[in-house]
Amino acid sequence: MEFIASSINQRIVRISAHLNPPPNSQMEGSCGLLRRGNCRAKGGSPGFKVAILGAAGGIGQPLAMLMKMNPLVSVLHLYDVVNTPGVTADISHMDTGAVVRGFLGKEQLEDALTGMDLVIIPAGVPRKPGMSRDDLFNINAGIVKTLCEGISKSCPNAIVNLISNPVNSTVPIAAEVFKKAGTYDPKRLLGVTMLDVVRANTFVAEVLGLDPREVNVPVVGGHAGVTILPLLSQVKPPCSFTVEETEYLTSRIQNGGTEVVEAKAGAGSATLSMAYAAVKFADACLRGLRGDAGVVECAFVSSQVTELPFVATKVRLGRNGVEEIYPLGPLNEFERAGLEKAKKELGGSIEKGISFARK
Ligand SMILES: NC(=O)C1=CN([C@@H]2O[C@H](COP(=O)(O)OP(=O)(O)OC[C@H]3O[C@@H](n4cnc5c(N)ncnc54)[C@H](O)[C@@H]3O)[C@@H](O)[C@H]2O)C=CC1
Ligand SMILES: O=C([O-])CC(=O)C(=O)O
Repeated sequence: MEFIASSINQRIVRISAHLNPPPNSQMEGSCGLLRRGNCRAKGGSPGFKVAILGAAGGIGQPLAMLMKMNPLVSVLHLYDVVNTPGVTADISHMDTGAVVRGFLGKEQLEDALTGMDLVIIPAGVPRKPGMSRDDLFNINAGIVKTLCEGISKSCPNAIVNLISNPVNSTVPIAAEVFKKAGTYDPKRLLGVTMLDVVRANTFVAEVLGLDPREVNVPVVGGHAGVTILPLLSQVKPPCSFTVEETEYLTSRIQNGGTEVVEAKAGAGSATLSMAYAAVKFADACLRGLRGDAGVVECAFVSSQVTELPFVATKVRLGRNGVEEIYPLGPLNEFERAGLEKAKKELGGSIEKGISFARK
């Protein structure tokens, strides 16, 4: 009788702990809260520790779900300023290897970050119709700054995947924060431009009548409007496009984000395709960390490929993050003109981020 009563008691404690975590305590999914009761061993598999900052948001939630499914992840920390108890309880019921823990509010940021190998940041406000990504600067710059200060303090060696817009400015902000803290390693800071590649692969495959999984389009420059520069002359498998196709594809890829913002009509920007792209990119970073050879993706990184301090290009990912940065390769006339336009806008956005962080 006693055993049954105490077991029921523990279950009640467990459920109320999920719904109502005591202040300053982290929520733990999988086995964590059961350890005192009827769980024999802590779950989890060998692998990497990953934190998502902004995990309760439109990108954060599907990203958390997909990362929980990634066999390279052993521990998944979900941090946000709202709603992480619910998201953590929900995701933690998935019968995959990663142990999930939730963290709520700034006072739990340090615990969320300690020991992490990879930190993915989709925290911040999204666009509404009529806005540019740069219109998000005033709110998102401060959010990114605070989160990066936390990273400097608690996991200075982690790889950082920065999703929050405007990426062309938030990555320079992050770099300045890390420099100020003395923890900056340009190999470990990557702006996520994978969605541009994902879109480019999809739209090019549509035009060519191919399976998008067989298509690879390098997209360089940055992540906003004309700074997004698809290199259609370097598509794999090798192919050619008419002038009309080139103009249509370039414009659709550059405006892919706006296409979604307008279709969502005020309810936000790309979240599901972004979560997919973020996981594709995070998985590449983790495979690099594991030591896999030949992991090459496009990302917005500190670079000497152009005269600008940051640019998106193909990079090889390895045990230290960005191991090699590839040159842009041969560009045709259309792409050369596009690059000049891209650099003009990109330079201003980078400068804006740097000045904000140095203030
Ligand atoms: N790099 C890229 O290709 C893309 C970037 N984005 C950007 O990603 C960001 C997030 O977009 P959504 O998830 O749709 O927005 P959302 O508003 O649905 O979610 C953002 C989450 O961030 C959280 N947050 C706000 N301040 C925070 C803080 N200080 N610390 C931790 N979390 C905080 C919010 O509580 C919310 O849960 C936006 O800036 C958006 O523009 C969106 C799509 C593609
Ligand atoms: O367009 C936006 O605001 C979100 C974004 O960066 C994208 O979908 O590429």
